[in-house]
Amino acid sequence: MGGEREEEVVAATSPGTTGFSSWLRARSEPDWTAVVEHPFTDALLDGSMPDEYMSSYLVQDYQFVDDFLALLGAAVAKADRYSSRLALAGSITVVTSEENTYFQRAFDALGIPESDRVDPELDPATVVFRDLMRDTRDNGGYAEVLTVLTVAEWTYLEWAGRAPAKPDSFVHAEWIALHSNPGFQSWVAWLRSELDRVGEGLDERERARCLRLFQQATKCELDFFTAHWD
Ligand SMILES: Cc1ncc(CO)c(N)n1
Repeated sequence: MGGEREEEVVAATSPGTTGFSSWLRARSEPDWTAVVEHPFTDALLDGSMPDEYMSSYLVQDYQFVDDFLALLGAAVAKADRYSSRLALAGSITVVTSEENTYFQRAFDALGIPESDRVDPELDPATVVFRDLMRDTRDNGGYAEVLTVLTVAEWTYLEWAGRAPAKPDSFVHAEWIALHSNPGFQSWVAWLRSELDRVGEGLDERERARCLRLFQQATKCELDFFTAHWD
């Protein structure tokens, strides 16, 4: 989810390699690298993605985004300070504006019927991810919500920024651009520094709970791509 985000996100110091977010990521290998180097993302970046695969992915991802938006709302509610709520609310604006219009234009271009936009049959991978987000939203604290948001956004920043991309179709090119533009980069930097900050106040058990969630969400990302590839 990207866009003109710099103004909205409260200035974040660049996260380093020693904070909680890096600690979580290092313990989520080999799945983390399998996500950001997934063959689905290779095909997107090199312009060889078949429409059929992109269509089924985007239909499922639109349902993912619904629960992701609800999770962002939970983050606004659970955040421990006003400046954090402001940063989170800025990202909600991107999801509800340029990302949503991208989906509508892509669905039109791909000829996706109304029923698949509104109420598609969900893949098992979509259901598992949705359940993880709903459980985190309903039962998690701010650190847990941030953990799931960070996995979703940071993995996307990493695959989308991995190689120069110039696919012909706007459906592919804009999906990459939404997840690699400077606004999106600063949003992910903010999420990571926020998770680093909140992580410092957690005890051992809470940190372990976030680690489990980080690993589960990373596996969800992996299975989500694979559902539209293998
Ligand atoms: C499955 C999935 N994960 C992450 C993102 C980026 O927010 C997305 N659009 N879809």
